[in-house]
Amino acid sequence: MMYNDPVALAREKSSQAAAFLLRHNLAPHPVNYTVSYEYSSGQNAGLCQAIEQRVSAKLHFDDFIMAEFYSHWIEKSPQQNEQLVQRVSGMVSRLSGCTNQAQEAASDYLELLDHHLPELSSQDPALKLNMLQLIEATEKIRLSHKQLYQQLDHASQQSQQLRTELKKMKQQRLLDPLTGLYNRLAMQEHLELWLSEQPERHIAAIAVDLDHFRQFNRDYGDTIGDVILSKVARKVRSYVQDSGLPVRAGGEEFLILLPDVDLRTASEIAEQVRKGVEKLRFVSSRNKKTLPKITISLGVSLFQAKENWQQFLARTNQIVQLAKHRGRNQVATEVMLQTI
Ligand SMILES: Nc1nc2c(ncn2[C@@H]2O[C@H](COP(=O)(O)OP(=O)(O)OP(=O)(O)O)[C@@H](O)[C@H]2O)c(=O)[nH]1
Repeated sequence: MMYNDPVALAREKSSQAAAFLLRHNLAPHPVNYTVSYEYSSGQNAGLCQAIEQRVSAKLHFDDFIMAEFYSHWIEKSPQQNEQLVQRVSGMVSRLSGCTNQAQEAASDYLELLDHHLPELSSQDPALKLNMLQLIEATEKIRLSHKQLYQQLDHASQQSQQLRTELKKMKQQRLLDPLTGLYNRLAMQEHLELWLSEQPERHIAAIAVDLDHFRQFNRDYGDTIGDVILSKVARKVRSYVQDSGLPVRAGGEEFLILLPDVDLRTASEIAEQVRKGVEKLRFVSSRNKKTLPKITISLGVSLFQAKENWQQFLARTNQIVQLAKHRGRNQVATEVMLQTI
């Protein structure tokens, strides 16, 4: 992503990007804006194709899909960044090694000169002068080696810092900023990893969807809605710990992926999550009034070898809808879907 557009062209693309955001009811924040500007530029073939496919399939655009487009088609991949940092640090340490050697060689040489100078100077005063000049020149070389070494040391510290920042960026890239849960990209990566390690592996998914959240937002506002979302997310995560992956799969939808867990165990965990959220009590920090109880509907399914992860998630969402139709605040499983 590198733009050197003249002002007139940049203005045109910018208004196209803004029109795209308006058409799809997207907030003009940096990620959405960058994706639509890049799309308007028409140079990122993969991104353009992905967006056009979505438009022609009449699929909805939201912040999540825009963030996915951004990380897939625009952001430099962390692997690429990592390779770059590794190459730079390798080069810095190789150069440091060479500089060390050169500095040692210059010192040895100076010592040798110091050692033999008395013998040589006693025989020939002209030679002594030449030798002194030689020593002076060698001292200068030694000093410049020392400076170079200091600079390389500094560069090596910087590349270490860069590596730490990259590690942090890599982690953030996989997290949802509001709730701290994993995002869809992390979910995709984990699923692919688990299945590549062991294609027959049991993977259970529990989809979680807040009930009547639109009404809650209407009554109490989006800011309080955000706080509630992150509290519910924290509760959901507390039932997963290290054994699974808690994900924010959409606006008010969470997903728990559990490797090596069967349907029955996953359903029991889902029921515990449901009860845990139901017991949460919320108090408005503004007027100290108790806010209404929040409930969730959950859908539990097992990954099937014949489906891809999108189909798996779509099926899991269908099961959540079943829980909604049955009256909300309950757990539905894939077995119930088969008996309809
Ligand atoms: N505050 C807040 N609200 C969000 C966020 N993401 C999605 N929402 C809201 O969640 C609501 C979801 O509404 P619906 O899909 O109609 O579902 P619902 O009202 O919960 O109804 P049921 O799912 O049928 O029980 C919408 O009003 C969204 O605006 C968010 O990040 N913060």
